[in-house]
Amino acid sequence: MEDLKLETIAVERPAEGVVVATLDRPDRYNSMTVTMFRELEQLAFALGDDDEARVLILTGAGKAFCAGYDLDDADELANLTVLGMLERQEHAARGLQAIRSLRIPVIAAVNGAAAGGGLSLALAADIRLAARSAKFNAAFVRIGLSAGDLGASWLLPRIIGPALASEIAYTGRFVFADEAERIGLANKTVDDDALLGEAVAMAKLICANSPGGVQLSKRALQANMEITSYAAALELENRGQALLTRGSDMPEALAAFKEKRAPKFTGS
Ligand SMILES: CCCCCCCCCCCCC[C@H](O)CC(=O)SCCNC(=O)CCNC(=O)[C@H](O)C(C)(C)COP(=O)(O)OP(=O)(O)OC[C@H]1O[C@@H](n2cnc3c(N)ncnc32)[C@H](O)[C@@H]1OP(=O)(O)O
Repeated sequence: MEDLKLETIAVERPAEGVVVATLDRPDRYNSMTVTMFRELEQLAFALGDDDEARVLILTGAGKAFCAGYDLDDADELANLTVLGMLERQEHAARGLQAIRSLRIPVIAAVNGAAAGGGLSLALAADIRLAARSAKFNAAFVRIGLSAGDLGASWLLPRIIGPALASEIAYTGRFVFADEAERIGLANKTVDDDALLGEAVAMAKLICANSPGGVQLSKRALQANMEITSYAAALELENRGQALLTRGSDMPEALAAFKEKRAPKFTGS
């Protein structure tokens, strides 16, 4: 990760196993550009190769989390053919998919406005913590686009239910932090100045557990949102558990329990 040089995302490691990626275009409310989409993929590839990375925290610099597509770039889209536009959408979607499919848990520390593609990015995280000043907005319909954008139409109804997802997608209204917590769009709402600390504290709790156990739990929870049958879900779970019992972390956890000490997990 050390040689990862990104233009639109700042990467820090505040604690063992914890990586914080901060969208770093505060003057444009961290709005998304072709470069940012590419760098989300680069970040994901680097994390995939880094066994020391156990949790990713995604947040924004300045007042916003992410304001979605950079509307100042919209003019250049007019010159694209339909296939050229499709390529741009697919390129952007690959960036979001790279983050969502990370084997390690992703916590979105939503520090302000998460609008349009910024909402899609927050939804791609496994956990969302919201600052009191956070506001979520499916801005799409206000600028002539659909909420079928960067995974939002698949994730939103699965997170908050189809009726609320429909209301938020069709009205384009804001969901402020308190409502976000009440409807499950945010796991928890905290004071703005406590947000990153809360995210790092949760990340440390996760890092104290077996990395294999956490990562296969994520794989099962995400896969089972797509698997339609209980039997298929059990099959996937059984394979994960069988795999983990062959590793060294489970015997280490059992020994630590008997010896009344903290386990030392290696992820092997
Ligand atoms: C027309 C777009 C077509 C895109 C087609 C597809 C492109 C192909 C590839 C990309 C695929 C990704 C597609 C993406 O997911 C689609 C979207 O994201 S669509 C939604 C785009 N975003 C928005 O519509 C949100 C617009 N912004 C707002 O609603 C508000 O600014 C806010 C984010 C809710 C914050 O509100 P406030 O707190 O009141 O702040 P201000 O409004 O005063 O803004 C402050 C400051 O930030 C600048 N800014 C805000 N949003 C953007 C933005 N999206 N792009 C660029 N700049 C933005 C704003 O201009 C202010 O700057 P200042 O005027 O102070 O210099």
